[in-house]
Amino acid sequence: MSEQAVIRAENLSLTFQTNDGPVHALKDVNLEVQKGDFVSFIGPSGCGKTTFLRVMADLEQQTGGTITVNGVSPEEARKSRAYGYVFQAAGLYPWRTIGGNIRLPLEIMGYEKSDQDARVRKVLELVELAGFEKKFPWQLSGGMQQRASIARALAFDADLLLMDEPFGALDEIVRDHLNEQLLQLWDTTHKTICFVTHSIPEAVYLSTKIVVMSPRPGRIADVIESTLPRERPLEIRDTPEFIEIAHRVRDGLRAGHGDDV
Ligand SMILES: Nc1ncnc2c1ncn2[C@@H]1O[C@H](COP(=O)(O)OP(=O)(O)OP(=O)(O)O)[C@@H](O)[C@H]1O
Repeated sequence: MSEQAVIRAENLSLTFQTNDGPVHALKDVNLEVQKGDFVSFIGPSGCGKTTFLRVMADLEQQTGGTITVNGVSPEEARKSRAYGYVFQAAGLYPWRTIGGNIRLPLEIMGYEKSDQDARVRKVLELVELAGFEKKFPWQLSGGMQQRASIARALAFDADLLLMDEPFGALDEIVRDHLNEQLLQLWDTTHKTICFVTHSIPEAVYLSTKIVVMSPRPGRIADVIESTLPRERPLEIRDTPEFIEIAHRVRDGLRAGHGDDV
């Protein structure tokens, strides 16, 4: 295993103790994510995708095995602001403007006011929301709100972005557009991205590496290294190479889940 891994999980397990008995959310998961990777996690509902991301973010603690983020524990990584986290719902505070929402973590972290202003401006440009700083969340479309929440996660310049199904609730056209924008952003900022999705095309379009997970207990069924070029117009989805990778993901999902995918 290489020294520079951003995420390194070894025999990672997490069992939740519930009133109905133990739930094995993750079992013996081994994975390395390298700097600059765009890794998608795909698998049926309940296979542990969110749990895995939450362990990386120090929002859950594993019950077995080890995990490091930038070579240190998730707790140390969180304290050194190693990652930005984007949730399923945009989660913007309705009483704060878009700028105010992006500014909030910077205020909590004690950034200087002038630094806050510069960072808010920069990330709004990155997600193509320049000029929307003074609007309130309800004045923006769902896609724009999700972009604002990505801007918030980018504001303190973490090298790692953890994204939990950020575009799941959006219609397909908006989602296509945001996928394109996210790829451009990844390309220009050289971030490492861990991205949870239910969509095979989304996983194949975005990723350098696709992690196929299977449930009960949550395990990794397959890890697919993408052979697609870094430059990816949306039309790439019609190419034989893309379709072949999508087939392999589907096969991995089937193998891990019997017939009910
Ligand atoms: N806090 C918790 N307490 C008990 N069980 C939990 C808890 N969080 C998750 N689980 C269980 O762990 C398993 C994995 O859940 P997780 O949310 O990680 O799955 P997922 O793959 O992200 O699902 P989805 O695609 O539906 O979001 C599920 O069986 C879930 O019910």
